[in-house]
Amino acid sequence: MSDPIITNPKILIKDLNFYYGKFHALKNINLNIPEKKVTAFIGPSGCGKSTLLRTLNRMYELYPKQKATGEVILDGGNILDSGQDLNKLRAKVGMVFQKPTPFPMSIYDNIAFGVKLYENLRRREMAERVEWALRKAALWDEVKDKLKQSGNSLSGGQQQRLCIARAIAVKPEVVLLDEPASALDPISTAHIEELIHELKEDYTIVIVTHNMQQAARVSDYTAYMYLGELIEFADTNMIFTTPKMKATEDYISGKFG
Ligand SMILES: Nc1ncnc2c1ncn2[C@@H]1O[C@H](COP(=O)(O)OP(=O)(O)OP(=O)(O)O)[C@@H](O)[C@H]1O
Repeated sequence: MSDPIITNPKILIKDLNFYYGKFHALKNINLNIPEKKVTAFIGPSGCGKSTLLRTLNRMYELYPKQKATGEVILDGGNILDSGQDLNKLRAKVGMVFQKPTPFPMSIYDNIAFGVKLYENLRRREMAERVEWALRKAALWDEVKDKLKQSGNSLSGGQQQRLCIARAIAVKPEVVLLDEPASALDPISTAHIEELIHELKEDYTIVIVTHNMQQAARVSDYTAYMYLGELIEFADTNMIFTTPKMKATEDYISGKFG
């Protein structure tokens, strides 16, 4: 595995193994995620991309019989430690899923709901936070006159931007995106990609994508995975032009996968 020199890692993954019951889904993963960059996880279906992403905010805890060993160090602490405060962790490491999942409430409340879990803001401060998050997610102009309408009344692409706004409203440091554009049309996809580009000024972003062109367009670093192993991790340009591993080359050239 080639390993680019990451001088400013935000997350250090050391000897990470993950099990679904007896199934060994991640095998000895070592990887440093750079701060305020976009890192993409690519690889064929079932290789462990989403599993790896979900270890970064312990989303797997929602399912029984799942176990991670090793270390995932964020700001000096191992997030896999049993004493970890999961609410705090998820405020720091936000997540957006493949399918837009607005809460069944107004656009405004979709954003305010998460913020209220962590902060006690006055009404005006909350209104400012909601506007800030919607502007960051490039959605404000489209929804500013209908904040009381249901989040479900928006188009799929708008709903996904609402979910991104909801994730960033709590001011996380890391944003995990699990195939955020795969359910969207090309124009909405382009919007999300532009947004990812802007968000990396402030956030560390990790994205799982099936779409290699998308990985090439949006990411700075790319990790290629296969059967639970990290095969190669490098600068995105290198992965797509001069991969070191034959397996990576076969995958990105479409010979396999
Ligand atoms: N809840 C689960 N219980 C048991 N096995 C699981 C579970 N979720 C995933 N797996 C298995 O773990 C492996 C990795 O799955 P994962 O979803 O991380 O892959 P992926 O690379 O994200 O795939 P895809 O691109 O198809 O979403 C697969 O073999 C999958 O079948």
